[in-house]
This record gives sequence, structure tokens and C-alpha cells, in this order.
Amino acid sequence: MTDLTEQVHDFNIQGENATSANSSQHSYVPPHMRGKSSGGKMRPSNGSNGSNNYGRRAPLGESYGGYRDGGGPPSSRRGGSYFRGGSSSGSFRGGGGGRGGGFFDRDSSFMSRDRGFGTGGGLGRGTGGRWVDGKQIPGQKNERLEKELFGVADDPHVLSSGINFDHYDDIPVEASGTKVPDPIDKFTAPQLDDLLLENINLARFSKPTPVQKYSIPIIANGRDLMACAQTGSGKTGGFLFPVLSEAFKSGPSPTPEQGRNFYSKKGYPTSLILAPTRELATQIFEEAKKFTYRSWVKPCVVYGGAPIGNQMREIDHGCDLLVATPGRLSDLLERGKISLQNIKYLVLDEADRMLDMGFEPQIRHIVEGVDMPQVGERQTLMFSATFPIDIQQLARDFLNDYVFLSVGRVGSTSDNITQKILYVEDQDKYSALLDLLSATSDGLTLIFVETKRMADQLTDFLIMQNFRATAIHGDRTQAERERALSAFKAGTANLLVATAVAARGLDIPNVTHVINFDLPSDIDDYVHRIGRTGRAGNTGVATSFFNAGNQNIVRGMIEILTEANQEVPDFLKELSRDSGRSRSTRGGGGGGGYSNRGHGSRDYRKHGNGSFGSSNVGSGRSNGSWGSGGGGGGFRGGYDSNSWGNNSADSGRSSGNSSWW
Ligand SMILES: Nc1ncnc2c1ncn2[C@@H]1O[C@H](COP(=O)(O)OP(=O)(O)OP(=O)(O)O)[C@@H](O)[C@H]1O
Repeated sequence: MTDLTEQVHDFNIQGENATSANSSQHSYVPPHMRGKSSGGKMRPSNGSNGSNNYGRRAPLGESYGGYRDGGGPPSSRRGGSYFRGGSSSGSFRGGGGGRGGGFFDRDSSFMSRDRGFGTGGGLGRGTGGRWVDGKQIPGQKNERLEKELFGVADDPHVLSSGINFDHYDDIPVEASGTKVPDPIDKFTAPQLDDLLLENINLARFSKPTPVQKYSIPIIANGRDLMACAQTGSGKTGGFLFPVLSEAFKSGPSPTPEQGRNFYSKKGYPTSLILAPTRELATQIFEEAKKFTYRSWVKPCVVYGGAPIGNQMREIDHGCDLLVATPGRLSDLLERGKISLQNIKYLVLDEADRMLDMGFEPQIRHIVEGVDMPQVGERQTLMFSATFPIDIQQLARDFLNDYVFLSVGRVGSTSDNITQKILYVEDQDKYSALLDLLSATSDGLTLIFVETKRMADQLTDFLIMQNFRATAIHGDRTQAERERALSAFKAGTANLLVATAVAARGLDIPNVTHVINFDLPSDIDDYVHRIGRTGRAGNTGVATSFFNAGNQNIVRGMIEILTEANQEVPDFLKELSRDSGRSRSTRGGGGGGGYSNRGHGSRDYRKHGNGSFGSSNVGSGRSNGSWGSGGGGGGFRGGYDSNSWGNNSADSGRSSGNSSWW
């Protein structure tokens, strides 16, 4: 076990006497009351005396250490702090001096490692290659840029593969569809493009991960693909490598005449990658910058919340591989700034999240309603760690004779993550969090909450307690989000409080601990959230505060914990039994289970789901032992999908209930 795993394993907020699942006994017991037979449950006081005055109900700024709004600058006591300003988005008004615990989000030094974070290219112009007489002429090597893109060996800011990287080889892989190409074992057999191989070496990737072993030959053979693989298992390379290798070998497509306007060039990308959030789009763009180093391919990124003018200028400089959030891309298409007629590859990353976020109309417009080549004339690739049924239905419209690839069971968590579930009532969460943070050390900790307001409140609270915390959520400006992420990556702030906006895809080295201060209401979100740690064969810990308000995901959690060989706490088992009993007396069905959400590692084309056509495949291979499933209707039992209307990727759109993101 790692140190952190041991620390969390030994961590018990219930004190020595807590053994029963009775809810009155598994409430939080403050440290100074543990071991005492008070019989009663200690509640944090909301008053100003006593050490334990940090109950959740306490209004911000009144009981955290006695600070009151307007009662003098907090900086004089605690150093710079994160305080909500007059705006609803929360802003940093860090003071100076103090005891040094504070964190100034506006410190420009946080940006030092992430200069490319933002719009467009930033690839050190002049180092790009050229396409001459049917051949790629690689650009000049540039040591400074290489360091910036790839880091140096043992750089803590670069994620290196961990001790369990080789265990990925043991993960069962299923690939179904007609004539599935054989997997590869090495990046060199069959050969990826030479320049790409050089860049893969610079990234210190010695061999492909399982998803890459399969996706590279499948895509290289011209097939459409739906790929499901665990979080942190290299899906980004899984689509970038084959797409770029082909682009490096075959060169640019001819640009149509009408695109040659001197003043405002239209972009004609050949590869389009759609992603749900700005941060994920930016991260994919950063990866694309690495692997297109010295090549003719110019990557570009566009997303909402950043000035569109800058992005349009970047497109003017070239845009062969475009990473985009759907809302901003729709905008650019309407303005006639981008044409999709040259698209060879369409990638939908975290496709299920894009649907959850209400992007389906934009996605359908982009794919079917403008000028993108039809199904069969382009290659379409979908990647995620979770694949609910409605995504498989979208696949029916967008993909052609595709290969369905599942690496491990879809929606499962990585064995590299130690999962711990603690029973904590809402009002005890602040105390429990402080306990947990003091019991653990090292690395970066990502703390998930359900609402933007809560993210601000908790961040304020942590800073008042002298922790180096910052926040990321949909109400913060793009610049604030970027600074928060940069500070977290650099370790300047070692705690990042986040809403679901940070749950998907983000790959931040050295995140050793994920804490679900609030558990999500959807079990897929749990899988993605905890997947921010334990990546690329590294180990990590995920701790979740559970209480009766999370009953709807009990069964899903038990399945996930059991499957990943994790301890299932007794209270979860009891709650599951109770909810089973009450369902049977009520005669109801469903209820938050994982299997019965119609979720699965199976290819729905083969299993004859009533609502899904099953005619175009026929490998005859069985796809494993998935349970009874729930048919189409099971999905989204856990929450009201309308509530997720707020679109964090495109601040221009205001929709739905915005309190989550
Ligand atoms: N072949 C490889 N060898 C070593 N490390 C790799 C390899 N491929 C990818 N990685 C690293 O593994 C980490 C996770 O990769 P990536 O972000 O693509 O995972 P993912 O499967 O997309 O995760 P998520 O489901 O969370 O989006 C990254 O830091 C990446 O650089």
C-alpha cells in the first residue's frame, strides 16, 4: 500500500465505538469526543466559541475562525485568501502577508507551465514541418520547445507511467464487429509514422496501452470505432496516434478555392475532435501539440467563454486538427469561419457527457446539418469510460459498421484506485474533511462538490483554515478557471475544489487523492471523478462522504466496489438490503443500480436490445457475462437529466438550472 492508502485506510471518523449501521451511530464524532461515552452526537456549534465551529450551516465568514464580512481584512490573520467578491462568480481578492497559508489566484507565475493554455496554436511558429512534393519535411528541432511540450525525465509536472502500468496487459479486452483487425504490441509493428514515433519517444511512452493496441490498427484500417476503456488508460493517444500517423503520411487535403480569402481565411480541418468542456478540449489540444511537434499538422482549439476573435485569428494561421466544444464550433460554422467538408476523422470524446450536457442538437447539427462528409465517407470514433445506451443509439446514426471495443468492463474503475466510503452526515462534512486532510499528506487533492455555490463556500472555508485551496466551476470566468487549474497543476494550490466540470478527462499528474465531499447522483460520474487519480498505472486514493441522501447510488457503488476488489462498508450493504426490501413491498423496480441502467460492456447490436437495430454486425463472439441489463428505459434513472442543461463549455449559452456546474 502507498503511504496515502495506509493513511486513509486507518482513517476512521466514527471513533472506536462506531460499529453499527444505525445512522445515529455512524455520524461524525469530533476528534476531542472520540472514545468518550457521551452517548449523544456532537454537533458542531454555529457559535463563535469552541474549536469546532465549522458546521456546514454556518454562514460564510461568520464562524470560520471568527472572521466577519467587513470586520477587517482576513489577510492580516491568514494570508491571501479566496473570497467571494461582489460578483456571483466568486473572485479572488487576496490580501498579502499574513501567515502564508493563503493563495493568490491572480499570481501570473502559475501560468508559467501552461502558456499554451487558451486559444489557438502557440506551437512556436517556425518549428512546424511542411508538406513538399508528397512528403512531410519535419521542422527544425527546438530544445526549449521540446522541454516545454514534453518536460524532462522525472519532472513531477509530467505524468509518467506508474508501477502498475504493466498490469494493464491483464485487463480483458473485447472487440466485436465484422473482421476486427488484430491488435498491435508495439508502436513500431506495424509502423506508425517516423516523426510520430519520435514524438512518442519524447513523451516517454515505451509501449501502447491496451486501448491503443486495439484502436491504432482498427482506425488505421479505416474502421469506425466505439471504444470504452477505463479512466486514465490512454484513450487520447488511442485516437490521436492513428489519426496523426495517417495525416503525416498522406498530407493535407486540397483547400477549396473559396477558402483562399486573403483577409479572413476559412479553416478546413481534416480532423475534428469534439469534447464536452473547455478544460478537456484544451488538454486534448495540449496533447495534440506534443504529437504534432515538427509536423505539417497545425492543431487548433476553440471553446466558449474565451474571445472568439482570438480563436478566429488562430484559425487564420492554420487549422488541420481542430479540437472544439460543440457550442463554439456551431458559432464558428454559422459565421462561415470553418468548413467541415474536408473532415476525414470525427472524434467524439466523452460522448455521453456531451449528451448529458444537452449538446445533442449542436452535435447533430455539426455532424448532419452542415457540410461534413456523410457516414461512410469519413471515419467516426467515439471514446469514453462509460457508455450508456443513448450513446450507442447515437452511434447507430453516426457510425458505419463500427468495431465496439471494451477494455475491462465498461464503467468499471481502475484497480489502481483505493476506494474508501465514509458515512458522514451533511452537517459533519466540514469537520470530517479537515480531519481527513490533516490525516493525509503529499500530492494534490481534488475535492468534488455538487454545486458551484458549495465550491465557493468550501474553498473559502479551506483557505480560512490555512489550506492552499482554489476552485473550478462553471460560474468562474475562463481566466479564473485556467489560473485555478494551473495553480493546482503547479502545486501552488494543492487542493482544488471542483464541480462536475472537472470530472471528465482531466489528466493532472500527482493527483493522489480524490475526495467526494458530495457524491454525485449518477454512478457514471463517480467513476469519472475518481478516475482523476490512479492514472497511467499510478496508484491513487478516492474517499467519499456518503449519507442517506446518496441512497440512489448504493447499488451502483456496491457493484463498482466489489468489482474493483474494494472493501464494501456494512452500512452500504444494509442500505442496499433495506432499499431492496422497500422496493419489493412497494412493488417498484429500478433504483439506482448500475446494471439495470441499461449500461454495459456489451455491443447492443448483438444483444438485440428492443430499441436498437442489430443487423449490421455478426462476429458471433460472445461479449461476456453482462447481467440482465435494463433495456433502453433504464438509463438516467438516477437523476433528472433536464437539470443538467447548463453548458459549462459555452458560456454564451444560458440554459437550464445552472447551480451544478
Ligand atoms: N502508451 C502510453 N505509455 C505511457 N503513458 C501513457 C501512454 N498513453 C497515455 N499515457 C499517459 O496516461 C495518462 C492518461 O491518458 P489519457 O488522459 O489519454 O487517459 P484517458 O483514458 O483518456 O482518461 P479519461 O477516461 O480520464 O479521459 C496521460 O498522462 C498520458 O500521457
